[in-house]
Amino acid sequence: MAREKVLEIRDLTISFKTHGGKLQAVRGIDLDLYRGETIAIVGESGSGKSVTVKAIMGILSKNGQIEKGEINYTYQDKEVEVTKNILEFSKKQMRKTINGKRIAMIFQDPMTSLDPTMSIGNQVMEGMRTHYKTPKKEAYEKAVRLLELVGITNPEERMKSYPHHLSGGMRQRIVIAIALACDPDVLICDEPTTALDVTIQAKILELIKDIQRKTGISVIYITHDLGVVAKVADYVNVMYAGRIVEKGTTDEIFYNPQHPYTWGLLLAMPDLDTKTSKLYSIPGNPPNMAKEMTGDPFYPRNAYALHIDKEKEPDLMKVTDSHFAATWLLSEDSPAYTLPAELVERIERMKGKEEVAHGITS
Ligand SMILES: Nc1ncnc2c1ncn2[C@@H]1O[C@H](COP(=O)(O)OP(=O)(O)OP(=O)(O)O)[C@@H](O)[C@H]1O
Repeated sequence: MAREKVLEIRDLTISFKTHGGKLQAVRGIDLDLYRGETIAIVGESGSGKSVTVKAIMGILSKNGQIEKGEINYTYQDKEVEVTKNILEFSKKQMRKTINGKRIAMIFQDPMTSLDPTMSIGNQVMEGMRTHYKTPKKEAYEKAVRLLELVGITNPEERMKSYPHHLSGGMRQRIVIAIALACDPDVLICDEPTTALDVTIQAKILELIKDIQRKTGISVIYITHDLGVVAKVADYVNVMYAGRIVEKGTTDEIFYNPQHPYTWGLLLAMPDLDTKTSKLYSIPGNPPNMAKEMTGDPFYPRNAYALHIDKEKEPDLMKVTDSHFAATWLLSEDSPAYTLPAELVERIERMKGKEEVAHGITS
């Protein structure tokens, strides 16, 4: 079956006005999301993941400015398929047609997205009532079905409960039900499980996958945790200093990573079989994005840096039709190099255990 593109981001470039001058948060990124598929955006804190998805939702803070780029979204408008650059939409248009309705988002901490003074039922029904003027009875019935879908037992009873009656995992399920209430095409999950304990985390990820199988929704995960990525994503985008430095299928990123930054992220992933008890962390810190940069921003932290890295930032270079990495190591003049031995071992172990989930498209 042909894949249908839902979102196409081109050359997205975002800066912020700050007291220290202009901060270049996102520097010309391209992203594609297809119907029913899951992409992950992964990178350390400050790499530009949240700013990117906030631009998609139209909720950038006031000092933020989209300098360039397009976010082309394909959706059904009165039963006609249209593709629109939603960056041209007004705030009002975004609220009315996109945000929370066709593109919904769930955040890290369910408590911040739930209203403590409002019953669960009213919170799940709210979007349907405001966006679609759904009659009360219909909204109620759909809310009960949604609570069932997200695995809440006794949904009719739960409709009357308040957030503080529920555990963290249950609250996150409610947040997911609220996000799904208007039948969105795209669900953006911002570190949806970081605030939860490990067993609940796995259940929530499984729940989102299950909903995806039932509804055909497309999902964007943003996370710093490659463990989450392995479980859920079809495609991975690795971000560093506001750019995508490597992108590929989940198998390509885990089994054949090309960028030294991706190597670092893989090595820093907790793994029960790692011999040393000390967890690896990438040396140094991400650059200050308010400062002018020359060369590759990863250069000072890169044990594999070449002379050219100091002067010139590499573009994404092709590895396969679906796999690209922005590293001079892929250029014709690159000297021979070998991957860190520990990484080679780890990749072999992952292959042996098939730790990487095979996404719904494979
Ligand atoms: N409102 C703002 N004003 C100024 N700078 C901002 C603002 N919001 C984000 N930034 C900056 O933009 C850059 C990218 O931030 P962003 O929040 O997207 O990173 P992130 O990868 O999502 O990190 P985290 O995982 O911590 O959320 C950072 O340097 C951050 O300080």
